[in-house]
Amino acid sequence: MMRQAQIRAVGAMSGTSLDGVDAAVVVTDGVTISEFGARAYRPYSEVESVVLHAALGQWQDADLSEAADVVHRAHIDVLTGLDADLVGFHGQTLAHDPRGRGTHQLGDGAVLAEALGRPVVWDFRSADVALGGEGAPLAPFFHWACAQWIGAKEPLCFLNLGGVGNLTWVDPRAAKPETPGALLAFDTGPANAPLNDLMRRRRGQPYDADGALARQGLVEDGALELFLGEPYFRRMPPKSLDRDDFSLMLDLVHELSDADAAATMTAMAASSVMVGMEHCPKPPARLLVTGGGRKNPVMMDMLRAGLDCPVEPVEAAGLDGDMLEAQAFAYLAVRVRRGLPTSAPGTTGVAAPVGGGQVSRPDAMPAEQETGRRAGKN
Ligand SMILES: Nc1ncnc2c1ncn2[C@@H]1O[C@H](COP(=O)(O)OP(=O)(O)OP(=O)(O)O)[C@@H](O)[C@H]1O
Ligand SMILES: CC(=O)N[C@H]1[C@@H]2OC[C@@H](O2)[C@@H](O)[C@@H]1O[C@H](C)C(=O)O
Repeated sequence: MMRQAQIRAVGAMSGTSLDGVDAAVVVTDGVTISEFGARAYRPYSEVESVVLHAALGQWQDADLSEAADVVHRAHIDVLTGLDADLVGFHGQTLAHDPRGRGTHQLGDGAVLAEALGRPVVWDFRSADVALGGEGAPLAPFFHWACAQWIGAKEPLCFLNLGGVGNLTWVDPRAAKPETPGALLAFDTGPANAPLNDLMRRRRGQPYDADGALARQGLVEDGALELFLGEPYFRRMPPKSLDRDDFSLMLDLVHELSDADAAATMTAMAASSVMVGMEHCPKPPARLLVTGGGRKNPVMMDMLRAGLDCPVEPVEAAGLDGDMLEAQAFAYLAVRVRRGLPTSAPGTTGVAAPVGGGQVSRPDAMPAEQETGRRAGKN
């Protein structure tokens, strides 16, 4: 079989925590990872963060020019310094309602393509939603590639503990990510977003650093039980969430002390993963955790206490837990460029494998030159 040329792509992700933009380079043919490259992070300033928070929940019909400027500026800043031939631009999710109004990632790939002078793949989620899928999570195809990269031989799980949690069960023996049975993925529940909101409101802090507050508190079992009674947890995957779908969590801990509220919300995040793990087709050999929640030892200890498999940060397998989602959108950009699917029935519930994303090129760049600079060398 002819070997496909490798493309040096950079992915950029601004997640639901609204703390900043991660960007990371991956060299890949869209199937196999050949190299991980440079990475960068551009935090949102306090003012930018306020603008983005104010835009949460808004759809494409709203006037969001100020928030769009924030998103564009931050991405141009972080991407300018990274050498790559193709950009994967996720955008800032403001609203996600796949069965209703759709999904909304703020940011225009054409603006970035012009500013960066490079082709930009963006709007990754809407084709999947239009075809009946959840439009999320999309990292699972990359998780399959990561499982190959680390030489996994048995099924394993990846868990992203970002603002929202998402879990991917991967069978690395599958020849392709779109092979039926290769992947099962879904959003587990809220992870850090409601806990961050609690910390901001009650303590004026952005998050519960190292789980220090939760460690001092006691989990309120009644609140935890009410939370786990939510119908979402009984729904079969694939399934996905909006950032604020579980804002009821704040009501459930309303009367608790700050420490007990933090402990209970941390337990809610961990327990929703434990409940979600019951959906795995086979027990995984290990659970590799990515996203900021892996740095919360209280959340990690709760997971370890509740699960039968080893629970480790992805660094234990040589991966980069701060950048995995950004790397995912570099990988997915190359798949879009190659016309390969980016989601499948097992990852988003879409009826058949589908390739999302659209490509914007700088005005001065004809399509055939798109990745010519480097592709010609390989
Ligand atoms: N040292 C730490 N202790 C506790 N929590 C932490 C620590 N570092 C990061 N976090 C948590 O992780 C969050 C950031 O996680 P991450 O960057 O994975 O989110 P995201 O990419 O915005 O989310 P998503 O994957 O949902 O889009 C912070 O807002 C905080 O809640
Ligand atoms: C609609 C949307 O932006 N969803 C995000 C969010 O953040 C985590 C979880 O919810 C996941 O479904 C997804 O992001 C990851 C990167 C994904 O698509 O795989």
